[in-house]
Amino acid sequence: MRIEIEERDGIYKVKVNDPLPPVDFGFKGVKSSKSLSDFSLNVYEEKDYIVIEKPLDLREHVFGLGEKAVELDRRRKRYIMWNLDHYAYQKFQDPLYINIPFMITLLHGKAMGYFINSASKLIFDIGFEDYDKIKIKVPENGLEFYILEGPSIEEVIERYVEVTGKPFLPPEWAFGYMISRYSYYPQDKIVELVDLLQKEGIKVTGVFLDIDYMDSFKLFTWNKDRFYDPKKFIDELHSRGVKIITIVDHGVRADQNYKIFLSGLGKYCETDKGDLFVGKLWAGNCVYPDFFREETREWWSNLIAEWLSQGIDGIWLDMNEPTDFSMEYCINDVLGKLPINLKNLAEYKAFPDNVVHKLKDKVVPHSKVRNAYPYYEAEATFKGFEKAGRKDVFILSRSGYSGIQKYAFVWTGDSTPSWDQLKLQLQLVLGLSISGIPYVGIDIGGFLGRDLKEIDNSPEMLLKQFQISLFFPLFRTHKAKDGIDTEPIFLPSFYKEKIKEVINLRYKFLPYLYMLAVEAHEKGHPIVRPLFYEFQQDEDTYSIDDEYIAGKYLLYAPILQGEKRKVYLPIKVQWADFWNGEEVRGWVDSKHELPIYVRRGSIIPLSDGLLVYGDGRVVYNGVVIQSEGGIITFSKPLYLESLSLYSLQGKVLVNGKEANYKINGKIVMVDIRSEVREVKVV
Ligand SMILES: OC[C@H]1O[C@H](O[C@H]2[C@H](O)[C@@H](O)[C@@H](O[C@H]3[C@H](O)[C@@H](O)[C@@H](O)O[C@@H]3CO)O[C@@H]2CO)[C@H](O)[C@@H](O)[C@@H]1O
Repeated sequence: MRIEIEERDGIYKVKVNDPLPPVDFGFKGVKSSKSLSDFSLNVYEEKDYIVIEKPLDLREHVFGLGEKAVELDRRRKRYIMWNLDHYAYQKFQDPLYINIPFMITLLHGKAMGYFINSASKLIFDIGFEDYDKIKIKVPENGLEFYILEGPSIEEVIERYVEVTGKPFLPPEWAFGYMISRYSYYPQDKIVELVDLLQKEGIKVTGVFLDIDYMDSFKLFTWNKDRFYDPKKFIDELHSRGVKIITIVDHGVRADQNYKIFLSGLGKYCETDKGDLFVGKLWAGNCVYPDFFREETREWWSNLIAEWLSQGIDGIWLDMNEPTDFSMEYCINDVLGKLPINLKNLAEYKAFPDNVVHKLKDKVVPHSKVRNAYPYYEAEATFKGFEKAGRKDVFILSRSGYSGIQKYAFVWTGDSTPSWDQLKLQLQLVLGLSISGIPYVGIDIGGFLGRDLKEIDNSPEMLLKQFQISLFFPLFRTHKAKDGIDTEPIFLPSFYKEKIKEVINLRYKFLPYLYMLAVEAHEKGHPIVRPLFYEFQQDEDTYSIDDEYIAGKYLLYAPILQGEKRKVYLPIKVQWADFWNGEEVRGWVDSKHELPIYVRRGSIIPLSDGLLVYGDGRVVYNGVVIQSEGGIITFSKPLYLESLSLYSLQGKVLVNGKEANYKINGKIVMVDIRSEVREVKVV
């Protein structure tokens, strides 16, 4: 076995034998004098695997790996990295849609990262088979992996995105309240629905169109009965300030009369015999673009650009694990004749073993690169936006691989609205965030309709789902055909008002969320963070995964059941209750149904000025902050790390002296780190 190590700024790239990485991230370093033993790593070959082994200390914690339906601390389990369409997944089921081969270890407050650039069916065994070992089994002969120094979790993530790419910067509207359903139609009813919501004072920034907008599920077509005049429809929504996002799956209907199918011939996935692989998806017999090939991505990006040119604003990439229904259909044929009901056939929705791809002119089996399919699909889609001359890019992807953060938002797939899953949804979102994907969300409402017994489609459950999502980067309702309507106007007035309150609060914080998106884009930092991300010296935070911090400054502890809860506020810093300004820290009882706490030393941009408990007047740590005509005054000097202002232009003077600040869109970020008496914008 041959091992070479290159390094650059705390990043070590290890090459084992002759790897063909699924994605060439282009990282270059200089030859390193370090050896694997310097990192306590042992790499060896075992049957069909290369194994990376490292000791697991009793006090060591492990985070990351993407979408895993367990606690955030990944210890004592074994994980399979294999993107699957796991409809109606439950806690502990593995794998799900997004597997990210990047883990962060934390021992005695010091973090290290490991990124294995392999899109095959890896196994991460975290102290399960061997109590005191982490074993990563890679079913390949050659391998590229990275060791990422900390010592903070934040620095590990910064190094991870240094390798795999910084997140893109989405438009502001992507953080608003967006609505979706499988499926909204016809076009006039959608406009009517938006009007009903907006008449009630509920602002919607986007509408998603699910597969029924298409003609016989053929990509890039309209069903003319349902959308008799797409241009009129697009114009009507745009005139209401609402964007349109259409679903685009990867299955192209195999049909001699369908020009897009014909235009893609030679660019689709093939079998190892060189035949076109024809599978099954919504449109019946389908072929799938081989996104690993550059010419396929080029072709796809042109299709996307042309589709966008009608005025479409966003693309929703679904089924891109990639999923194919042919094996499931065969199995269902057999099982349908038996008196048993096997609910989960996720495994059989993958491509069959004989599918191959062309990667850098080499023919590679699907199984060796599967997980990177959504990455390349998203890359090509992103390029379509660029070709269409779009500055605002919005892509939502169900699946992903390392690097997906450069192109897309992701969400947690077909979830179940059940009491068990509320916490799970939080864990999934935080798990993805800490795996380098800042733009994450859930189907608010839970996707599933009425076909499972654990489902609770009550307004109370819907409200809880809205509440947990308050600061999630993606804030979108979505529902299966047979579920309740999730738009609050259809609820009893008590719930309608409660949900309106959450939506309005979301808009109030939107400038702050956008500021965090800028931070994500510039540095790779997650938007919503587990507590231990910010307080990694505080071991009490390691197992808390029902609270989160949005950015550095807002701690949120959604109430998952009932009306009250205990909240942990890391004791190293001072917190103020957002609702009453009361100073709190440590374990406290929640006092409001949306328990939000603000960290000392912060002022947060809100839609109506800066962080406000009242209008233009902030009471913070007993200091009254007034904001009027571009002058912010403090009744007593107050220590501030930074100050974020919204929609202001001009020079910023802090205590009379020009301050360091950055303007990004509407946000002015002022670096302060001192006691402040007055801030003036001149
Ligand atoms: O575009 C429509 C929705 O597509 C996604 O959800 C679908 C999921 O990906 C499929 O696997 C499928 O699930 C069926 C399952 O395979 C089968 O064994 C049986 O249990 O019936 C299931 C339901 O038909 O259907 C899902 C849609 O119902 C996507 O995740 C959704 O967001 C889209 O709305």
